[in-house]
Order: sequence, then structure tokens, then C-alpha cells
Amino acid sequence: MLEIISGSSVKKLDADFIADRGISSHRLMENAAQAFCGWFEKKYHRNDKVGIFCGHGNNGGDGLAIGRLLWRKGYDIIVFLVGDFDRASADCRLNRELLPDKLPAITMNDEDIKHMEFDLNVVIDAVLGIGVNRPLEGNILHMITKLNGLSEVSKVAVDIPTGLPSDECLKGEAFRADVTVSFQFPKFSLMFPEHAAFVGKLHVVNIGIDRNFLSQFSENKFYLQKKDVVDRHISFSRFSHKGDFGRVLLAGGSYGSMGAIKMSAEAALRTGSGLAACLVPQCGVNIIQIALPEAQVLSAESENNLGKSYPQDSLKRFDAIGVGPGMGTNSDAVSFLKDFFTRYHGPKVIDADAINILAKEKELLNELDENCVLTPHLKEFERLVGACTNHKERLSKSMVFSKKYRCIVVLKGAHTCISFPDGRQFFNSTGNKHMATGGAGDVLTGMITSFLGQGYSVENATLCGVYQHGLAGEIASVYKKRGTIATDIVRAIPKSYLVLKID
Ligand SMILES: NC(=O)C1=CN([C@@H]2O[C@H](COP(=O)(O)OP(=O)(O)OC[C@H]3O[C@@H](n4cnc5c(N)ncnc54)[C@H](OP(=O)(O)O)[C@@H]3O)[C@@H](O)[C@H]2O)[C@@H](O)CC1
Ligand SMILES: Nc1ncnc2c1ncn2[C@@H]1O[C@H](COP(=O)(O)OP(=O)(O)O)[C@@H](O)[C@H]1O
Ligand SMILES: [K+]
Repeated sequence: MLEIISGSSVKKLDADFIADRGISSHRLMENAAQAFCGWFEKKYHRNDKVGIFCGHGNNGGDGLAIGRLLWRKGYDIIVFLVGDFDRASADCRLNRELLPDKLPAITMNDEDIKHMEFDLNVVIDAVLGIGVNRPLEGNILHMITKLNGLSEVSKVAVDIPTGLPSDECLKGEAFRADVTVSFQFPKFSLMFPEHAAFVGKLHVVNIGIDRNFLSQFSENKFYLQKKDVVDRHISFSRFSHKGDFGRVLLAGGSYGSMGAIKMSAEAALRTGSGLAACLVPQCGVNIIQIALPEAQVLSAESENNLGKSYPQDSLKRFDAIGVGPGMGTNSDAVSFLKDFFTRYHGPKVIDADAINILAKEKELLNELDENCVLTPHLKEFERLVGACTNHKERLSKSMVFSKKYRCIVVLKGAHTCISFPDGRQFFNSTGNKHMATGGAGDVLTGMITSFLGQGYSVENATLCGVYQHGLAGEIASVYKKRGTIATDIVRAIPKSYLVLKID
């Protein structure tokens, strides 16, 4: 598992790694530059005009080494020196000396920054990395503002965009990258939605610091990747029957919001549930039967919302239950949820309006336990715990919430964060902006519920569900882009199994 380590620990990590392996800090920087170039060569053509903007710290040192390596490979490179090179770090100085004489390197003073016109296709930002310790000002600020204003230029940040603190929210300006290529592990602040416009796409390259070494610096934060989920899947035998794949119930829906529960149930079936049933108010019975013939339908007695009277005894038939999508929050829905919690103690996913009800009826929080997975989006989460000033606060409150109520909290969004009661937090690496579409969350509820029903542990069901939901979203949006809708994500679930090579 890939650890996310705070910027403040990285200096010690580097020093310890160098000492432990008996390599020089220059070698580690060379590894980083080579890893960056390996990625860069796959993306950019040698005809592109590439400007590399280098500061005087080790991030600048990376930039200088990248310039040398790309130049040797035939790229059209200009290096721009931005910063106080009299105070350059040792490795930055060494890499400056190693620049070939023929590679143009221009020292940028304030006048140059104001007046120079750049004729570039690609800008590589290696001005500042994780050593930033105050908001940008002076000529670095002017340089970054100017680079941000360039249009039709591809912008790539080395390790982290200049100006972004690695563990905190940004104050002031920062480089606005189209892609950030981060070394070894993503920096914590790259996970914050406030920083989306600065980070762009995120790519992590390996610079040779092995996992075992990183784990000594563990802060219980992990970046969830394919290799972390594949082994968590249960494999079923040739003789498996539908009972082995679990029976799940999706409870919710209300007049005008029946599609939510239909999408959850369909997602559960596509994820592999042997049987999926929907518990809906009367108005939903025909809708679900027609829209999803594979699902069974149970009806509450009430017409438009789930209420107190429903086939209570049937709950025990199910291996897992997802509750909340499209459910509404009126008094009937509240009494349903109260009754549901007293009757069903098996694994469950609590989503959408079920979360909104928990936010209003705080005594229900005491019903949560280690069998519960809560899947709030940012607004639902804040309804639950109160307004937060930034994402860092949300992340810390979701950890506190998970510990206090012993449940798993899935804080949804880009880089969905999964908090476990033991203090671990996983940040998802799959998914994209095209998943920001009505119903995408209902699909996730169906997927996690399905894995719970198939007998996965609550931890594995959640990690596999979140990762694979994002993967299905990526697959669904390859050609559909902005036109992607939630049912496209459902339809992409089978293909996500192919990508994971799980049958
Ligand atoms: N394992 C890894 O991850 C590896 C990491 N590596 C690389 O090292 C990078 C970190 O390097 P780093 O520590 O030298 O910091 P970096 O950001 O280059 O410069 C800091 C300098 O800037 C200054 N300064 C600070 N704020 C400022 C401001 N607002 N405006 C102006 N100046 C400001 C500050 O000095 P000050 O002015 O405070 O005295 C300091 O001198 C990392 O991101 C990665 O790219 C790889 O090479 C190898 C493996
Ligand atoms: N920009 C994004 N990048 C990655 N995943 C996203 C992004 N936007 C939304 N998602 C995912 O899509 C889902 C949206 O869920 P939610 O907000 O509950 O939608 P709804 O309430 O319409 O069902 C979440 O799983 C979230 O992680
Ligand atoms: K940078």
C-alpha cells in the first residue's frame, strides 16, 4: 500500500533512505528526474518547445536534471532560473553545473519576468516543491502569475505545483498545472478539492523508495490503487450457486425519486449479487418491476414514502442492506429508519436521505456500529458534523466520526476518503469529473452493498466498492465524457471486472 506522508517528514525520510542505502542525495534526485522523464516521453513529442522553470531548492534541482536528461534525448529545451541561486541547495548547484553548455539557461530578473514573451508548448514548473513555507511573493509570484496566464500551453508541475503547501490549504497563489507528476507518493494536499484547479490530473511516479521503507514513516494515510484491491476480492468456484453471491436489499425511493433505488439495485446485480430486492413505497412497485425485471420488489404499506409498516420479517433474509437512496426525509421516512435500525443489525450501507435523517435525529447515531458504512458526499457530511472551513477539517472530522461511532465513513468526491475506526484513511485513485452526475452515488451504494452481501468483510467491501466504482466511471466516460450519466457507470461495471482480471 502506498503511504501518504506529510511534507514535514519527507526530509527525514530522504536522509534516512540515503543513509540506509548508501546512495547520494544526488542519486535520489537523478532517480526522480529519470522517473519524471520516463512519464514525459510518453506524453510529449520532441518537436514541442519545452520551458523548464527552476527554483534554487531541490525542486529546482529536479528541474535542472530533467532539463539535462530531456535535452540529451533530443527535446527542444530552455531552462529558466527563477530564485536566489546564491543560496541554491547543494544538489541544485550540482545539477546547474551539469547542464550542458549548449542547453540555454536564462536567469530571470524581475524585468525579464514582466516583459519576456514565451514561445512554448510545454511549461514544466520546478520552481518550488514541498519546501514552500510561506505564500508566494515578489518575483516568484510574478513568474507563476505570468505562467498561469499563458494559454494553449501544457503545464506540468514537478512533485507539487509551486506555492501549494504539501499538508495545508493554499493561501495566496500557486502554479495551475494541467498535470502534477508527484514523486513516490501523492502529497496530502493534492487530495483536497480546493486544490483541484492547481493540481490538474495527478500522476505518481516511483523513484525507488520501497514500500517497506516508506511504512516506517506511516501516518496511517494510504493511496488506494489497483494492487490494494485485487487480493481483497473473493473468488468463487465453478460450482457456485446464486446463494453464494448473496442476497441484498436496497431500501429507499419515494414518489418522484424512484430511479435512485433502481440504480442501486441494478448496480448491485451488475456487481454480482445473486439476488437483489428493492423495498419501496407502493408507488414504486410497478416502476421497479418494469424498469428492473431482475429485481424482486417488496412494498411498504404507505403510498409515497417508506413508513413504519413494511414486511419487517423479511429483513433477516438479506445478507446486506443498502438504505437511503431517494428515500426522502419526511416523518414516515424517519419512522421507517428508526424501525429499520432496531431490526436489522447485519452489514449495511447508509446513504443519501438516511444520512440526512441521521443528521437531524442525532440519537440514531448510537445505532451505528462496525457493520455500518456511511457514504456521505461533502454536503451530507457537513449536515452530519457541522460546517467545515476546508477539506482538511472535513478529513479530520470524518476520522473522529468513524472512531466515535465505530463505523466506516466514505467521504465522497474526487479522491474519496475512506476512514476506518482504527484511524486509517484511504484516498481513492480512480474516478473522474464526469462522475459528478446525479445518481453516481446511488451506484456506489449498490456496489458496496453487493460486496457486503457476497461475504466480503466490511473493510474489503468498502475498499473494493469505492475503487471499482471509480474505475467503472472512468470506463463509462472514455467516449461519453461530459455526457456520462449514472446508468452508464452501472453498465461499465462488468468491464471493470475485466480490467481487474477478476471473473
Ligand atoms: N523523496 C522525495 O520526495 C524527493 C524530493 N525531491 C525534491 O525535493 C523537493 C523539496 O526540496 P526542498 O526541500 O529543497 O524545497 P523546495 O521546495 O525546492 O525549495 C525550498 C526553498 O525555497 C524557499 N522558499 C520557501 N517558500 C518560499 C516562497 N514562498 N517564496 C520563495 N522562496 C521560498 C526556501 O528557503 P527560504 O527562503 O525559506 O530560506 C527553500 O530554500 C521536492 O518537492 C522534490 O521536488 C527529489 O529531488 C528527491 C526525492
Ligand atoms: N470529480 C470527481 N472525481 C472522482 N469521482 C467523483 C467526482 N465527482 C463525483 N465523483 C464520484 O461520484 C459519486 C457522486 O456521488 P453523489 O454526490 O452522492 O451523487 P448522487 O447523490 O447524485 O448519487 C461519488 O462516488 C463521487 O466520489
Ligand atoms: K513544482
